[in-house]
Amino acid sequence: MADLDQFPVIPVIVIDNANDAVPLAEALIAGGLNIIEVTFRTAAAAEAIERIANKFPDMLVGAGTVVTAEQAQRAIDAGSKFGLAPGTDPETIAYFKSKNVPFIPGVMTPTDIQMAYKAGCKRLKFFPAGAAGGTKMLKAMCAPYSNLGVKFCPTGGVSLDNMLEYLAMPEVFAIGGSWLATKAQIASGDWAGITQQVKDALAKAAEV
Ligand SMILES: O=C[C@H](O)COP(=O)(O)O
Ligand SMILES: CC(=O)C(=O)O
Repeated sequence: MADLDQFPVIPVIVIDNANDAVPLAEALIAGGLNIIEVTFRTAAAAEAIERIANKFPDMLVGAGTVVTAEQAQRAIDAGSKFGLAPGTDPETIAYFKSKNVPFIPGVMTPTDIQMAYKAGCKRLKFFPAGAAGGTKMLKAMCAPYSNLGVKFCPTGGVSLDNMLEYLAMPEVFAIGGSWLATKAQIASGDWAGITQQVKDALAKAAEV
């Protein structure tokens, strides 16, 4: 089974049609990524997660944009092996904890970091990374917490062009991005294009 420290890149997916879930997962795996974040922003999300979990039991399928305990329950029931959110909500964190499923809450301020850490999370999403000030902001913000062992996944405005700046930081365990498989590519079935983007991102990540 894959684990969260294994992949430097997490594709953030918005999927409208659950029928696209399996070919999409196939395209990511073909590029070398056995991980996917399916955001709970569409009605198709839970079914997409279920289909991927059933077809590719070794793939690390996670649920993104999980903002309530009720969504957390649906995400886990569908087979999510981890969860993420743009922000920090203690009830959502507590639900994931009660099921022993890793959860990565989003943070953008020192207060968010302390709240998430207090709730038991050490892997945090830095969101929206670019708009919040990029690596300059992240370096300044995480400096006081170096003894806590918190690690970050910057997401929001991360691209092939700037991902290395983030991955070069020892506090960054991965970056997330929607450019790896865009909504338009998924809708048009551009699986080869997605596979190529994944290959390009993994080749770039290997430069760190
Ligand atoms: O909604 C934002 C996603 O988390 C990823 O951000 P992005 O589209 O800038 O890669
Ligand atoms: C912001 C993000 O990536 C999420 O919705 O989980």
